[in-house]
Amino acid sequence: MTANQPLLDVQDLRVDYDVAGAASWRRRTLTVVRGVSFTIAPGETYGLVGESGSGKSTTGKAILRLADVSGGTVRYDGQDISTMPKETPLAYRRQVQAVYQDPIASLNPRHRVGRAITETLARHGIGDRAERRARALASFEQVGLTAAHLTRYPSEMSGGQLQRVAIARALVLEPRLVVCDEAVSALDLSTQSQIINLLKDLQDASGVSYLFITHDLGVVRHISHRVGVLRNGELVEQGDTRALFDDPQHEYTRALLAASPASHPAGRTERRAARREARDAA
Ligand SMILES: Nc1ncnc2c1ncn2[C@@H]1O[C@H](COP(=O)(O)OP(=O)(O)OP(=O)(O)O)[C@@H](O)[C@H]1O
Repeated sequence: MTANQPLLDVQDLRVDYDVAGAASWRRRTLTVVRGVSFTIAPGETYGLVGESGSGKSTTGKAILRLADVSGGTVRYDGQDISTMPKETPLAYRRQVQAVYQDPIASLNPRHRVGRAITETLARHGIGDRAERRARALASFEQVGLTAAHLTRYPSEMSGGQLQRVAIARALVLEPRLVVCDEAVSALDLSTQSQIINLLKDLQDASGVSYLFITHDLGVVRHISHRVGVLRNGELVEQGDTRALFDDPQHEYTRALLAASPASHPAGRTERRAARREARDAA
């Protein structure tokens, strides 16, 4: 990678889904992301915001190679992810990890949570049993958990603790990019800020980059260096977080900001009116 090369370079991304038409035998193509371009530098957090259905998760999925890139390019470390050689995906998966909203969905309820970490390491052929156990413990300590948590079952942990397990599992592979898709959305406010601070500390320590997908402008404001605003699959505005929040250029961004409790001191009635305005602007 050259000095100024972004870690991730998304250019003119389009993602189409093939969906059933009105008559069930007829398929039609639905374009849910179009013309999306942004970059993420090493050690940077890029926040992707927008209302439900705007295409945030689909953009994340395309980057994770979980949705096909229908048009444009996604380059990771200079390499087009659509034309990677066959053996690359496992290496790519190791470097580009994901943390989702619901950690319990990806944990086996019958397995102790430490096993989720050792199995991830085994899948990537890392270490022997003893080393995997040592790494699992180190990763738990990194996210503020202890050795005692390794032997707990998912049902014995709180939402915040489970999200720490998910973060430990993503980071134990020492990825360079983590796609965080609504990673703090299910947590109460104080746990949210603990997890956000944890993610920031981990970034300071390791230089990992984040694509932080959320509908919550308050969250994105706290964690992102830069922000992009998606509406109906298109990026309507992007820029440095402070500039975007202080001086939004696009009417839709202004309406979104006005509708957000975190950036709007007004009461519930005014916020509801602002949300209506945002919907109308869409
Ligand atoms: N597998 C799929 N097949 C067909 N359409 C899909 C599929 N996944 C998502 N969509 C549609 O694509 C659009 C964008 O969805 P996406 O999940 O990316 O939005 P989002 O901004 O992440 O919303 P949310 O916050 O509600 O998850 C929506 O209209 C959705 O219904």
